[in-house]
Amino acid sequence: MLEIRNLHAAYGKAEVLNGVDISAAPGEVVCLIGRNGVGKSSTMKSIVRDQIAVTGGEILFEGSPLTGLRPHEVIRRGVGYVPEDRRVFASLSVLENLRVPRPVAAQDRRRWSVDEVFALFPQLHDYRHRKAGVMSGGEQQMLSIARALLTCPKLLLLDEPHEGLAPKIAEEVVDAILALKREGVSMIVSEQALNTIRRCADRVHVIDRGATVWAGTVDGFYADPEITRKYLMVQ
Ligand SMILES: Nc1ncnc2c1ncn2[C@@H]1O[C@H](COP(=O)(O)OP(=O)(O)OP(=O)(O)O)[C@@H](O)[C@H]1O
Repeated sequence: MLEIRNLHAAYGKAEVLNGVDISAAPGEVVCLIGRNGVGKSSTMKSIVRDQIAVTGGEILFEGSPLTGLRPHEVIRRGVGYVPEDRRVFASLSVLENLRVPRPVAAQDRRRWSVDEVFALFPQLHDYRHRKAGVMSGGEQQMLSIARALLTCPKLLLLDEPHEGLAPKIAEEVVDAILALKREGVSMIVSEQALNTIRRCADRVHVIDRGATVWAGTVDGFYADPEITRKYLMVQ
């Protein structure tokens, strides 16, 4: 479904990715992990062409390169994106935010209606007339995921979905990820919480200093504590 090979990318002249390799198969949840600042968000931004320039390597989605596409074109191909900063429209209500994505014409994918995303996140239904700007971080996160689902993604990119959330709300986001997994949505999740990885992930890619340094199954990841010590602990 997604194949990234030897990705290089830069903000202006500053190269921040220098050899990222990632693969995700249909239905899989792949977690990207690594310390702060190693390039997880930049990898996701490279996929959707958000702010960053891809300077080398390949990103293939369903066998076709995403080269030269603009962000909305990548999204129309079937890549949903929930950025770290969520980007809800603060002055619009929940319902108005959910009406922003344009209907998708493609027949070959699972479609999501507003009612279905409300079933996944009942709180959003309760707050449907509330302005997004006054909602909590967790509610805004749910809204951002819900809005991305309405683009009917085949692959959903979730960038640190638990960042800054209270533990109980973070659990609800994990539950939502698991519900989406049951629906067959493929996901790449940038994640720091090891217990979330244990609950959700099929495979793990570890990033360090702009490159993939380890990739394997969740079981393989937990079987080798050296990976955590070397690439995740603060040194
Ligand atoms: N808009 C930007 N302009 C210039 N440099 C940036 C920009 N965004 C990120 N960087 C730099 O790129 C590098 C990778 O950052 P990135 O946000 O991808 O890391 P991350 O692994 O997602 O970490 P975090 O968990 O802190 O978000 C860092 O050195 C960061 O300072």
